[in-house]
Amino acid sequence: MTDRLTLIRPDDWHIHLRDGAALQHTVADAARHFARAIIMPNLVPPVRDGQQADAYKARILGARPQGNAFEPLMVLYLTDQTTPEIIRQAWQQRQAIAAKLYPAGATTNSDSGVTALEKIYPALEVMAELGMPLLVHGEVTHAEVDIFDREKAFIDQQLVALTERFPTLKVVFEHITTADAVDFVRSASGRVGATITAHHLLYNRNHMLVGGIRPHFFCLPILKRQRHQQALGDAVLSGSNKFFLGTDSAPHARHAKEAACGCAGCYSAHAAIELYADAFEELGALDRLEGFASLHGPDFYGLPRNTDRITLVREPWTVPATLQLGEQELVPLRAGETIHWRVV
Ligand SMILES: NC(=O)N[C@@H](CC(=O)O)C(=O)O
Ligand SMILES: [Zn+2]
Ligand SMILES: [Zn+2]
Repeated sequence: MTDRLTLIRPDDWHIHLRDGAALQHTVADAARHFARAIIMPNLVPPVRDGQQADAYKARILGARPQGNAFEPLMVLYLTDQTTPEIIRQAWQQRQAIAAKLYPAGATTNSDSGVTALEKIYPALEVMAELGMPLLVHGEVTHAEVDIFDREKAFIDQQLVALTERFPTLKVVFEHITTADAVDFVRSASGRVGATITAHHLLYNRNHMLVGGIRPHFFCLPILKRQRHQQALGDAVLSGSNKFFLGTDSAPHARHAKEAACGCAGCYSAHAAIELYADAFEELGALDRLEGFASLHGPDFYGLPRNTDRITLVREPWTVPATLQLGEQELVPLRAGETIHWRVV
């Protein structure tokens, strides 16, 4: 049994840091072991252009612990009004390295999202030309589509056509949750990759719904049945470089989740790489962790791999029941329970 694991320092290719007082906590957690992170732009109002991305980046850097070299990688939020000029300028000024598609109404803070893909075709044209990746929250929003089927419906109704129409566009299918998404990514071109969260590897919908409803497991895309969880496990076990680490750590205050209408999002930044180590160990895939966490992401984005390393040891510890989120508190993933790995 391996008790010690050394990896090239990992990056998080999908995280929500929020803004304001929350940053002191979310940035410290993200910066603890990750060298870089893709910062999701779904603030209210969202990060829509290079200038707003710059300003947000400065606030994140202002919250970065002394002596830490964590690098936030900024992303534009696509709306029906995003012009090719906005894209080109943010890319050329190095204010953003990707742009995010939220179908309007699909998830937390997506009200300003895209109402029909055709509206952003001119922006996508330019992104394909520049080599700027499109990051996708891949769920349809039609009321008649069952919430458990929304990812598959997005593939069938939108993503297949999108990748055919823009064959040179780099696409990251974010936080995939189904066997259908794994199959799609596997059979797509090398320009299509996907992030997988720790919670979708560790849990399925039974964890959320059997024996009582557990709001801290509620996120979007929603946890699926075990068969799909296993397909995600198979994807990482395969070692394919199309799959890489994106926590989708998405903090919401405790009162906003433990409510009659609770928010979607799981907080995992307090122990992200440790949770992945637990997940990979359960899969018998610890030897695949470094590729997934530290190599495939930078390779996909065309960024240099990190050069320093982190070491994890098998040393069980208990996650606190609550953590601070600015002035509020949140309940992190695995609260009050054991994680088996620790970073030394
Ligand atoms: N994943 C979630 O359930 N929530 C995210 C939004 C997102 O990534 O879809 C959030 O911002 O809270
Ligand atoms: Zn999302
Ligand atoms: Zn997210």
